[in-house]
Amino acid sequence: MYAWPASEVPALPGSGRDLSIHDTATGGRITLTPGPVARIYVCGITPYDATHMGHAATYNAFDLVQRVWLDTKRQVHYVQNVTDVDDPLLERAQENGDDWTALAERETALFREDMTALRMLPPQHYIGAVESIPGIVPLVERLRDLGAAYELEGDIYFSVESDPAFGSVSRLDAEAMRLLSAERGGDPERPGKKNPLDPMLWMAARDGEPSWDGGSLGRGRPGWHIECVAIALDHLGMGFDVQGGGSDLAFPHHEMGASHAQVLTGERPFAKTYVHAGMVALDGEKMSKSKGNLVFVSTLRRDGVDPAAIRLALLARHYRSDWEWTDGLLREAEERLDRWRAAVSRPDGPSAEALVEEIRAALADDLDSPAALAAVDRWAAAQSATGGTDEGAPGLVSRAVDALLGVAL
Ligand SMILES: Nc1ncnc2c1ncn2[C@@H]1O[C@H](COS(=O)(=O)NC(=O)[C@@H](N)CS)[C@@H](O)[C@H]1O
Ligand SMILES: [Zn+2]
Repeated sequence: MYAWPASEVPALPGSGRDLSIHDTATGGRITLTPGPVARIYVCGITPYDATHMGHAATYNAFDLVQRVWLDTKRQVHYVQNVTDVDDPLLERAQENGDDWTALAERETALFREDMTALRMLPPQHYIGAVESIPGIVPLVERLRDLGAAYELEGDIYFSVESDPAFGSVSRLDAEAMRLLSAERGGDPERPGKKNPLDPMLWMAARDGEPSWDGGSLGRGRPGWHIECVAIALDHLGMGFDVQGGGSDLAFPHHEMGASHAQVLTGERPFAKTYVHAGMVALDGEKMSKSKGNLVFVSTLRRDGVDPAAIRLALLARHYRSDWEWTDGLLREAEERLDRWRAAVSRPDGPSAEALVEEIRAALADDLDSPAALAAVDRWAAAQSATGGTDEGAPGLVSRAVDALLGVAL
C-alpha cells in the first residue's frame, strides 16, 4: 500500500561515519557496515490509536538510522508493515461498533499524516498484513511440511523447539518468556500445545470474524509473527541489516519471527542486528492503547504545536531509554526550536563544519541524539555570544539539522 511523501534530505559536505548501534541479540554494540543498499525492517503500527508519542519515538529512532546511512552515501531499502488484521484491532472495532477495515484505513491515514508532518522518511515498501496473506499461506504450509508446525483444533502452531537458535534474540529464560507470551498475545495456557510458548501461525476462521482462503490450511487468518516474516523475506531476504521496533517487540515478536525465518530457510541470522527503542510513558505507565494514557501527535498538531518541536522533544531523549512524556519536555523543545530558528536566520555565525562532524559523531555513537542537540545548542550560544563571520554557517547548520535529525528550521 501507499506509504507517505518523502521529505527532501539536503546534501552535506563530506560523509558520515558507520553506525555503531546496540544489538539486543548480543547485548553489545555492533558497527554496521551494510553494502551499498542498507536493508531495514521496522515493525509498523496496528492501526488503531495511532500515532501516539510512543509510536512516534520508536519511528524517530529508525528514521535516524536511515539518515545516518544516507549520510554515508548509501541507499536504504526500508520495509514497514501495517498489522491491519489482528485481535486487538477487531476488538476495538467491535467496541466502537466500527467496521474494522474502515477503522484500519482511517488510523493508517492519520499515521501517514503524522509521519509526514514529523518528516519521517517513508519505507519503500509499506505492506499490510491482509495484502500479504497470499504470501503467508505457503510459508505456513512449508513449516508444516518441515514438521515445524502442528495443528490444534484447526489452528496451526509453530513449534519453537524446531529452531535450535530459539531464544537467541531476547536471551530470556523460559519463565520470563512464558510471562511475556501471556501478556503479549500468546496463549501459553492453552491445553494440547507441544510447548506453551508455541505461537499461532494460522488461526482457523471464527464466527463473526474475517477469514481468508488458506488453501490446505483451511479458512482463517494469519498469526502476528509470520506476517512480518513473510513481508521481510519477500522484500529483503535473510540477513538484512536491522530488525527494528520498540523493546516490547523483542519477545515474543522478534524472537519468534527470527525462528520462523531460520527454520523456513535453514539459514541464520534473520537480521544482522535487532534494535529496540525504549518505552515512552505517561503518568508513570507505558503509553499504551489498553491503558488509554495516550498523547497523540495529531492532537498536538491540531492544537497548533509545530511538528518540528514534537520531533525535537523526541530527539531530546536517548532512543533506548524509557522516558516520561511531559508538557515541560514539549515546552523545552519549543524554546530550543525558537533559539535554533533565530540562530540560522542570522546572516553569519561561527564556522559550522566542526558542528556537522559533532552531530555525525553523536549519531554514529548508538544514535546519541541528545548529544547532537547539545552540539547545536553550543553553536547557537556561541553565535549569540560572540557572533561570527562565516556567512555560510547558518545555511550549513540548517541543512545538517534537517538531513541528520529531520528537523526543518
Ligand atoms: N509506549 C511506547 N513507547 C515506545 N514505543 C512504543 C510504545 N507503544 C508501542 N510502541 C512501538 O510502536 C510500534 C507499533 O506498535 S503497535 O502499534 O502496537 N504495533 C505493533 O507492535 C505491531 N503492528 C508490530 S508488527 C512498535 O514498534 C511498538 O514497540
Ligand atoms: Zn512486526
